[in-house]
Amino acid sequence: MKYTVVLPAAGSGKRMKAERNKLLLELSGKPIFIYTLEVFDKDPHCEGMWLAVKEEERQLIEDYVKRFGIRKVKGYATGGAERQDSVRAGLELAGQSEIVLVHDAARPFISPVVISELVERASESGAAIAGVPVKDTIKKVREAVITETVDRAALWMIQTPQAFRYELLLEAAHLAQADGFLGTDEAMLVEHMGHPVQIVESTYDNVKMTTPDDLIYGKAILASRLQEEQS
Ligand SMILES: Nc1ccn([C@@H]2O[C@H](COP(=O)(O)OP(=O)(O)OP(=O)(O)O)[C@@H](O)[C@H]2O)c(=O)n1
Ligand SMILES: C[C@](O)(CO)[C@H](O)COP(=O)(O)O
Repeated sequence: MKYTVVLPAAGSGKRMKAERNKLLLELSGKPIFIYTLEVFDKDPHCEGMWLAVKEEERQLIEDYVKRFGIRKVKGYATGGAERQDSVRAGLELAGQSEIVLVHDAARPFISPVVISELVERASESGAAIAGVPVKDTIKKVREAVITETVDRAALWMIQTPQAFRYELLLEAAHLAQADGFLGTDEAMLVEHMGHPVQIVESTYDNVKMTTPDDLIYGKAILASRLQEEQS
């Protein structure tokens, strides 16, 4: 089934502590966000991508998109103060499609198999998001003292892509804006409407490039994938 993608790329990358937008940092000579766009650009089911970017970075990002031959970027929205604002701006620019995915431009290692499963599940249920089961023991802490060990059997680490029927997500985004409701992912906005959201098991290497150590992990993933391709 065909789908479109909105990619928030207008963050400040504070936790990366880099001199520039972390998405522009290079792994093996290619900016992080280009790896992300390439996955969707190669997918025949992807009908188009819309990026939410900082106005002052738009030309630079457009130049990279052209230089690396990305064909399916259809437009650029101006990002907002919060990730949620950037996603809403991208959604409104992208316009109607049956299924829309929201994917962090900072997650370059998304699997095409997971994308396909998300699109299928969202077309059936309206909402499906990527995640992986928690592997560590999770505890609640107050003032450096453990207050509770949480039963991890029901805990998942949530990622993107997050896939939705377009009208559902747009309605959720507008309701959240009207209610002053702030969510850290799109699923929270749909949950806020009381609509069920399904989980699709993703891969642990679908990591969000957030802190400097993630760059090290990212380089290791790239090296591993290159070795697989050559073997
Ligand atoms: N106002 C914002 C904040 C984030 N993002 C995007 O949302 C994705 C996930 O956000 P995150 O990893 O938190 O990026 P930053 O907000 O840039 O990181 P930090 O919190 O460390 O500043 C990134 O691709 C980022 O560019 C965005 O488009 N608009
Ligand atoms: C959407 C997300 O990637 C799901 O894990 C995450 O919530 C983004 O959080 P961030 O602080 O905006 O990176």
